[in-house]
Amino acid sequence: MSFLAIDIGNTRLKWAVYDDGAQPGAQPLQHGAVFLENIDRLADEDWQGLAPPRRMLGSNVAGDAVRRRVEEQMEHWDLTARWVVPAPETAGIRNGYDHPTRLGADRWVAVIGAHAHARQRGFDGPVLTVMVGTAVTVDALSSDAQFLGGLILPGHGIMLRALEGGTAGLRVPTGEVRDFPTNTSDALTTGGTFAITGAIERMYRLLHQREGRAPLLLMTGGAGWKVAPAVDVPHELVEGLIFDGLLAINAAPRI
Ligand SMILES: Nc1ncnc2c1ncn2[C@@H]1O[C@H](COP(=O)(O)OP(=O)(O)O)[C@@H](O)[C@H]1O
Ligand SMILES: CC(C)(COP(=O)(O)O)[C@@H](O)C(=O)NCCC(=O)O
Ligand SMILES: [K+]
Repeated sequence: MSFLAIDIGNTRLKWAVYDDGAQPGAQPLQHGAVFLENIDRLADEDWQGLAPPRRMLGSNVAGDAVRRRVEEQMEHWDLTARWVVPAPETAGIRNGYDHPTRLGADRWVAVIGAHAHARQRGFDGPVLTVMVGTAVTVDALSSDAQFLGGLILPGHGIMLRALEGGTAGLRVPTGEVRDFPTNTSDALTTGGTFAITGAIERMYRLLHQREGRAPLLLMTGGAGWKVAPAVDVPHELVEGLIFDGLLAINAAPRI
């Protein structure tokens, strides 16, 4: 008996299978990732031979058409598709968004996963959740489990494509992160990285000031490992924060 967790972002679908009843932080039995252009082959490829999961829960920010295509891939299992819709309160966390349902499901789930991590290690202060995927999000949770709000900014790829498309002289190879870049490649790479890390550090400072306590900063997402080394405040890279949030919601009394 197993639980299938699915995280559909704007670039890739990530999936993981757990033992029924697994808690946040558990190791998946199996996991994988596919680019969205390949999701119609999940049943025939990645999920071929997978023991039929008993339950599933997903987060999707790629739209209804993508969700339906993924549901088609699960049709051969006797499974009710369940997708997270951000609510005013989930798993003991209150959602401070003006319109709670308009918050990205991935952001809500990641904040819930980050809260579970904090509690598991006995930390009861504020938590800053950073996801570096197609876009970058930086989301603040207060010490008393209120989601205060957060930022959305372009990911590195989108920033570079915008600059390439809007200028004549910025089509250059990827560079390095440098303190004082002296060529176009390094200037672009450092600019993108500092835009992201600068936003993270500013939110960290704001949350610290508001709560009077240093936040726990957890980073996740496909490109988190690229950005983390340049972040100047204490932080941790947690690979499956969304999966941990899905496990927490699945284990909570009701969604
Ligand atoms: N091995 C990799 N495969 C795919 N994307 C990667 C990889 N390593 C880093 N990335 C970066 O991570 C981003 C995708 O991360 P992901 O968390 O899957 O995004 P999303 O949740 O928005 O689909 C891409 O924009 C890419 O720049
Ligand atoms: C901000 C996002 C595009 C991030 O998507 P991702 O980078 O994970 O593909 C997604 O969370 C989203 O569509 N959010 C809805 C708008 C909001 O959160 O306010
Ligand atoms: K994501």
